[in-house]
Amino acid sequence: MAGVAGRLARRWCLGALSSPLQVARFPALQLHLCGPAMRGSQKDFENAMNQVKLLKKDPGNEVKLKLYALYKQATEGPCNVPKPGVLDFINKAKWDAWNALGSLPKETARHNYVDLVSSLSASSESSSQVTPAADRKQPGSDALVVTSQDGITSITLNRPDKKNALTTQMYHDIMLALEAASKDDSAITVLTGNGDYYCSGNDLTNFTDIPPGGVEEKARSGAVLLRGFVDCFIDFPKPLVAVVNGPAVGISVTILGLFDIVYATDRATFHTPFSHLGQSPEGCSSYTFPKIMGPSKATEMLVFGKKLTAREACAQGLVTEVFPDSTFQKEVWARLKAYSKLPPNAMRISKQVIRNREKEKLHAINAEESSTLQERWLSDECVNAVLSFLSKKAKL
Ligand SMILES: CCCCC/C=C/C(=O)SCCNC(=O)CCNC(=O)[C@H](O)C(C)(C)COP(=O)(O)OP(=O)(O)OC[C@H]1O[C@@H](n2cnc3c(N)ncnc32)[C@H](O)[C@@H]1OP(=O)(O)O
Repeated sequence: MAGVAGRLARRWCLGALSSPLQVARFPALQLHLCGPAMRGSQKDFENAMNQVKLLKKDPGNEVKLKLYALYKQATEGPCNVPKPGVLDFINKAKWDAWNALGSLPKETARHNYVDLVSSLSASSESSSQVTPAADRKQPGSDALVVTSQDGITSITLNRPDKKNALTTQMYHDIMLALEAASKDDSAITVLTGNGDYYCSGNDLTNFTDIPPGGVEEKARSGAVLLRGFVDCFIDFPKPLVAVVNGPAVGISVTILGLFDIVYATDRATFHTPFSHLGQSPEGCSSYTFPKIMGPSKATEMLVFGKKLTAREACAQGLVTEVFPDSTFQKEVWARLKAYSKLPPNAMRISKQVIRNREKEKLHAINAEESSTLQERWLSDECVNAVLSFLSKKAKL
């Protein structure tokens, strides 16, 4: 085991070094949809900033610079930093835009920022089924966006360029978001993804971040994280809905067995390639999947890694209903909006009546699956599969 562990530590670190650098972003330039009645209070401003994360249409550099300048003016006042050199094109363009606002008061800049985001959202082709939960503490990174409207709290995975793969930070942020959603005044909570994927499962680069305690420590903390993460889904007290906007892989599939409703676009697929990865099932799927679809269909998915289409997953009971991709968002949100008007306490209590019967069992299964995975992560089979992905040799 020590040999494998040493090799893992060495090679995982190499994997980390070979992964491409993240492209630098300006958070204030990220845009997204917004309700029509934007104003200029500090709260509206924060709302607008939070909402700039999901817009599908790029507004172009000129508008981005305008937003950047207004953001800086609203938060820091008139431009007060030295002008960048002529060859530093990007920073110079940003500086010029900010400096051009002269002594515009902070409050006016805030108003203008909010108005601009509002006008962009109006022209956005995105549907505005959600607005940010302004009172809620937003997660520590842009990779998760939490919004609340019409009695629905939505937790959106927002790493479309990485197919919404789950980083360690995202696991923590999802747990925090679920904790907040369990206490807010929404009736229903939704998990969904931004972009063409719902989620590609665990971010395999999580394995490259080896702590001083080595790979055993890494596996141990991974199992603790996994267990805590899945516990949050087991215990979540309100109706929990997965809006599966595209393909789903790994843990994003297994935890579907803990959701109350799963709506999927017909473009979605459901893939749990655990054997290919030298891993074993989690998310209580070793219990929920056989229960939902029968043991042999569950084995095809969890042991042999059979990928299901949305329609197959629906026929097997994992998915509640499949919608054509062209009308998916419209139909699903209309349906959820109607459900969210039902008496919330009745819905919560009914869910708990259903769930309580299973809770103890689910927690025990989660503990067992997590400790099995802890061992699997140290196996040669798993190490080689992860290395293979990191070196871009393998694709599922
Ligand atoms: C602590 C809790 C642990 C819980 C245990 C969980 C277990 C699991 O979830 S197991 C499943 C893990 N997931 C995978 O093995 C999927 C790996 N990804 C792929 O096979 C493919 O990326 C794909 C099939 C999901 C999509 O293929 P394709 O459409 O060709 O897109 P790209 O491969 O080019 O992906 C774009 C970009 O995103 C990166 N990426 C995608 N998925 C992951 C991932 N799971 N982990 C890390 N990175 C991922 C991919 O590497 C590309 O990055 P760049 O090359 O830098 O653009």
